[in-house]
Amino acid sequence: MTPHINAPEGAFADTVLMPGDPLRAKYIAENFLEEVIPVCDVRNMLGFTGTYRGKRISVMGSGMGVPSISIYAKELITEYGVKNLIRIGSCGAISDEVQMMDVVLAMGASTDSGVNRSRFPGTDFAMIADFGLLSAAVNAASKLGTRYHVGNVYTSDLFYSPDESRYQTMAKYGMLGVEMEAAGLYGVAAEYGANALAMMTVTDHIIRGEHLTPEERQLTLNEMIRLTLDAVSTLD
Ligand SMILES: O=P(O)(O)O[C@H]1O[C@H](CO)[C@@H](O)[C@H]1O
Ligand SMILES: O=c1cc[nH]c(=O)[nH]1
Repeated sequence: MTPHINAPEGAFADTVLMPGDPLRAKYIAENFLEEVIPVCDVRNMLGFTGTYRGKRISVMGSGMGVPSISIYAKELITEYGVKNLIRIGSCGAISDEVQMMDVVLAMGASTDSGVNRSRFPGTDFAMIADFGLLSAAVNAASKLGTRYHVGNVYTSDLFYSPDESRYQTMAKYGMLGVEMEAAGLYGVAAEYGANALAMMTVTDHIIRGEHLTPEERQLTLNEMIRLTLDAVSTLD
């Protein structure tokens, strides 16, 4: 047990999917996994372990923002021996090439979060995905015919940015979208020796001012969940 996770030793599988919303974790467990066991409910940050195509897999909410996901990811790795952490979230697109409902695979994550500077004073550490998880996700997306993009994302501490002009600069530098956890997850995985990947479905287009309807959100979320589970089922 940890201050934030009330699960016994061995309760989590080697791979944990981490949506921001704990209710999304419950939705995934109830609709996509078999033999499900609830494993965590501290602060209602729900976690479950089940199986997909016979493979043991866990899902647990990360909460919103770098500090929240950093706590859960660190404890999952160091206290429960989790090896692969896969964020499945939503993002706002900034690239003109990215369309609503596309999936963005974060090969790298730039950030304004202070966690980088806390770890590496005076140095900009490149936050990157694990190549094995990334290529498994790309293969699964190709097989399913999902529209996807691989590249750099921006992890912001602020959902409501006081300076929207920065999105134009990010787009110029080829950033695909903005979200709030990927760089935090990659930093923790690098520090504690685990593999991480963040993938986000595009629910908003920040530059174009577009937003998904609730039905479209559900549809695209289901597609990303299936993609992720298919990818995980191919891992050793
Ligand atoms: O849909 P999730 O995974 O929560 O991700 C995005 O949505 C939240 C903001 O609404 C932030 O957590 C952001 O990263
Ligand atoms: O962080 C986020 C997530 C979804 N949509 C946004 O615009 N920003």
